[in-house]
Amino acid sequence: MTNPSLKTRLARHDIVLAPGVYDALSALVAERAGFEALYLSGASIAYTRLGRSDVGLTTYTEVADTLARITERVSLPVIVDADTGFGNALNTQRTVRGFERAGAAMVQIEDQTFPKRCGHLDGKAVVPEREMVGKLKAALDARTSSDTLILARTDAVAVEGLEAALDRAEAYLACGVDALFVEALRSPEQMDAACRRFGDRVPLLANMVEGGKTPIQDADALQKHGFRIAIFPGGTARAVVHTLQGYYASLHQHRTTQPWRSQMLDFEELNEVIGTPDLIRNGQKYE
Ligand SMILES: C[C@](O)(C(=O)O)[C@H](CC(=O)O)C(=O)O
Repeated sequence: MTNPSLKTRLARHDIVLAPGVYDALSALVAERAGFEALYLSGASIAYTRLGRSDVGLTTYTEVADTLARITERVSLPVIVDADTGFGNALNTQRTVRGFERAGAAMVQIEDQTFPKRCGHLDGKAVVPEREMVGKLKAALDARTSSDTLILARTDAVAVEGLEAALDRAEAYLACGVDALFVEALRSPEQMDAACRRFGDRVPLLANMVEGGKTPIQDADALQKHGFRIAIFPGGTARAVVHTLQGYYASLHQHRTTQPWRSQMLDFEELNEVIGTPDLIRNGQKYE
């Protein structure tokens, strides 16, 4: 089965729901659940690979490597979190080129200062609008195909207020970016204001962080506001940690996995998920 490019898919106005992924296995499981696109979450790479918070510790190389492993294994379009571009306009160009080579369908660049922090943490700062416009122009010039979409994110709501953030988004749109992300909108009214201003002109992304600043709504409700992309980026890691807490506590207590068996896959079932039978058959062709 071939998937439409994200660009083609976004031309339809019904919302694209993209779960957070952070490695090839989570991407594979998400693909099998039936999603149309995936969101490679910088926060989730920090959580899972570093056991750390989303405060700008992850590097370009770590994200590019993770992306390449994901796109080797799944065919869904991947929206990739490039944080601040990992530096200035020239770093952003290297980031866009590298992520494009690694198979990104959309690259997200935000206007925070470096080191950035999760959009739902307090104490953020943003670079001047002019500097971000330069980065976005650099990103657009760096891509080799217009099918590699550039998503501009502003974190200015928390720093400069809603109106200033929407004005920034306007300036970013004027650069020719393909989609907008106004981070950490605080109420349904703010979500409506963003959608009223941009919803008819460009795909607008809604970011659902459980316990974060934006009220959580389901994808249908977000579509009614006027959003065209919904991401649930960190929910995956939070669900995995919850499962691991229960699993490890059970194994520690019972000294065997038996009481947990109904909540886990067995050897065969995991092999089926990761495609072991196909892989073995493929190998046999060359014996
Ligand atoms: C979208 C985001 O940039 C991410 O890294 O996934 C984060 C989400 C999170 O921290 O859960 C964000 O800054 O909103």
